[in-house]
This record gives sequence, C-alpha cells and structure tokens, in this order.
Amino acid sequence: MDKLKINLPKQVNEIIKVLQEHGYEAYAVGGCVRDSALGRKPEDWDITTSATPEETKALFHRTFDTGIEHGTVTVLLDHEGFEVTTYRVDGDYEDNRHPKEVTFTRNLREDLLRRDFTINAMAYNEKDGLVDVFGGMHDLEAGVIRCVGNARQRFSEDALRILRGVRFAAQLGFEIEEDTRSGMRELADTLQNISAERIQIELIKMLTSKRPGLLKDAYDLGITKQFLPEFDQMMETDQETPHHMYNVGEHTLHAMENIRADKILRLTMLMHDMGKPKMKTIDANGRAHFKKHAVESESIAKNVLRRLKFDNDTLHKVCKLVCYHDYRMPAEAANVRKAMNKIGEDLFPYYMEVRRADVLAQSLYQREEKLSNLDAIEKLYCEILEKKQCVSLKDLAVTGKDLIEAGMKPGKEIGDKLEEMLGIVLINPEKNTKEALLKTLHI
Ligand SMILES: Nc1ccn([C@@H]2O[C@H](COP(=O)(O)OP(=O)(O)OP(=O)(O)O)[C@@H](O)[C@H]2O)c(=O)n1
Repeated sequence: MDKLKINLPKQVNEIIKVLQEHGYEAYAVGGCVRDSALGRKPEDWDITTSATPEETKALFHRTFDTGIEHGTVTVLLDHEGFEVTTYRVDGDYEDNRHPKEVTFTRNLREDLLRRDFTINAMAYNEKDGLVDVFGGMHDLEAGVIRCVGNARQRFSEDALRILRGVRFAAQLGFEIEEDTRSGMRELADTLQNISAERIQIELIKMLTSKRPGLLKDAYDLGITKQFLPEFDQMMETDQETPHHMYNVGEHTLHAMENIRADKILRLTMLMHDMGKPKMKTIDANGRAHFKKHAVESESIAKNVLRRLKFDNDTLHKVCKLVCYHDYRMPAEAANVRKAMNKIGEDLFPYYMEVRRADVLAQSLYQREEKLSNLDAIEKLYCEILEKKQCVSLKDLAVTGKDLIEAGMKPGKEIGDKLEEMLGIVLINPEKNTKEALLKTLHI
C-alpha cells in the first residue's frame, strides 16, 4: 500500500524540491493523488506546503496570488501554473468571492484532517512516498466514500461536501459509508447556504458521470430538495399510462442513463418531463395524461437553469431540446426537413438522441413502432445531409437582394416571402433554384 509510486510531473517535483531545500515540507495532495492511485490521469496537480504564501512567493521568480486569503499562490513554471497552498486548519473551501477567516498550520496531518473525504486526504512526494493517515488507500480499494474524522464537522465546514460525496460516488462507482450518509441526511438543508455557481459545478460533474442515476440517492438523502425541488416533485408523480412503467422521476433517471455523458443531453433528460407534475390529469378510465407538458417543462427548465446560473448557450440549447423532446412525426422526408428547420440543424442530431433515450426509458408498449419510426427518421436525416438539401433560409437559392431586383419593395414583405419560399422548398427540395422560386412571385 505505502509503496505507491506516482510519476509527478517534472514541474511539480521541482516546486516540491525547491520548497524542501529551503526547509519547508511540500506534497502533491488531494484529487491528483487519488486519481493517480486509481490509475487515472489527474486533471490538475495541487501542492500543499508548510511554507506561508509569502515564504512561497519569495522562492519562485514568477508567481501570482490566486486566493491569497485561502493561502493559495500560483507558481508559474514552463508557462504552466501550479497551485501551492499553505497547510490549513479550517476546511474552508468556499469560492474566493466569499472568503472566511483562514487559519494556517505547519502540520500536514492537521491539513489532511480538514479535507472532505479520506480518498481526497492523501499526500505524496518522492522523499516520503504516500502519506495516508486516514485510510484513504483502504477506502479507495474498498470503493468507499467516507468523511475524514467527524462527518458532521466536515459538512459544517463546507456544506457543498454533501453534494460532492454523492458526485464522487457517481463518478467512481463507490458506496457512501453509513455514518457519512447519515451526516449528509442530517445536514442536507445547509446546502441552502451554498452559492448556485458551486452547486452547478458539482451537479454537472455528477450528471455527466457514469452513474447519473445516483441522483436518486441524493433525493433519498434530502439533497435534491435543497436546490432542485422540481426533481422531488417528479419523484412523487405517478404515471398511470401504458407508455410508462415508472413514476416521472424514475423514468427521468433511466432516460439520463440511456444517453451519452454530454452536459447538454444529460441536462435535457433531467428536465424534459419537469412539466408533468403540473400538467397531469386523470381521465374517467383512471388513465393519466400530460398534455402540453413539454412547453411547461421548457418554462421550468428556463427557471432552473437561470437559478443555477447556467450560461445562455446551455440555456438556449437545453430549453429547445426540452420543448421538442416529444415532437413526433411520420417518417417522411418533408417532415424531417421541417423538423430540422424548427429545431435547428445543429440541434437535430441531439433531438434524435433525446427521443431515443426517452423511448428506451418507457414501457415496452409500442416500443418497437416508436424505435423503427426513429430509425427511419435518422435514415432520412442522413439522406437530406448527403443531398445537401436546403432546410433553412441560409441555403435558399434566392436572397432578399434577388427579390428587390425582381421588383419587390424593401420591407417586411421580403422576409415573409423568403419564409414562404422556404416552406415550398422544405416540401419540394428540387424547387430550390432561383428560377423556380422567382416564378412563384408572379403567380
Ligand atoms: N469542499 C471541498 C473541496 C475540496 N477539498 C479538498 O481539496 C482537494 C481539491 O479539490 P477539487 O479540486 O475541488 O476537487 P478534486 O478532489 O481535485 O476532484 P475533481 O478534480 O474531480 O473536482 C480535494 O481533493 C480535497 O482534498 C475539500 O476538502 N473540500
């Protein structure tokens, strides 16, 4: 266990050695040690040291203050930046905009004790090898997420850790240890104090992990209620229809697991049915209906994405896909061209993935028909691309300028006419020539 050998990047080694030569301790720490032990390539390398930020800055030519109030200095070597943080005893991992008072220490063990989970509380350098005082390697091997020391204390230091715990379980396929779980449950409501930006980062990491279905665990622990009560409502809405075998929330979890790990796709599946709880009606036969739920889901998705401070590009794409997730059509080329126009050429392939994942998370009722309809639509879509057929104004054979030259007055009518011509071309692609389209002007 303690023979773990990590190939530290040469700059990390150099920073550690310079600090050591000047009488300080220094180690690679946290996620990079965890990922190396798992045989994964770390995303970034963090260094922890007994030197204060001022002492670190005095030893390197090029540094800048990344989060000096948190004790973090970035050292630049070979045009790359490496974060070097002074040992700390407070577990304050808040974003830099809301710094709390931070206490530094010269003791590595105390620093590790304040980290979130045992698997994230290991340090490494070439001189001492692995420093693993809280059984991180044991938990990595056993596949366990366990808080370092007292779980309630760790979560009180930073409530985001409650969500991080589920995120790591989802990413690594690990189980959450019992006491850590009960700490999460007890303190779940303190997640309310965490900024939307920090929640968003963890949520995306979790949704794009190999087990997005673990959101169910977050629901069971009272976690989703704190920042995504819309998901709880779905978990509490049954679907009494032959098309479904799960309630709305469970269907959502399956739909997420049936689609590839892409941020836009997973967010779309998470929110595609959020309008169902509100739109549910039951007919005289006891059968549930969810008319117009897609439009309602779109409006809820917009609110949720704004609340969680997502960027406009993500908001636009996800809302569009949510709005069209239930858009069905007979598999005929003209319908597919019209749908490509409505949904957008860039989003249409996503739309097909969304439809398929949705169907696969439904009951077997009419599944074969639904899937063969999607197969046929996909085939038509490929043919349309191959033949480079026009599905939007940018590929129309005439422009506004052509219409003016043909005698039309500049103004709104030009736009209307172009749309009308596009309508013709979507039905009959062979009419996409200047000659054929200008002829329609004189009818
Ligand atoms: N709320 C937090 C955030 C971070 N950490 C500590 O800081 C390290 C680095 O945090 P971060 O970069 O956020 O996460 P990683 O563990 O590196 O994981 P990932 O790269 O997957 O986000 C963690 O390993 C952990 O030791 C912590 O104790 N509590």
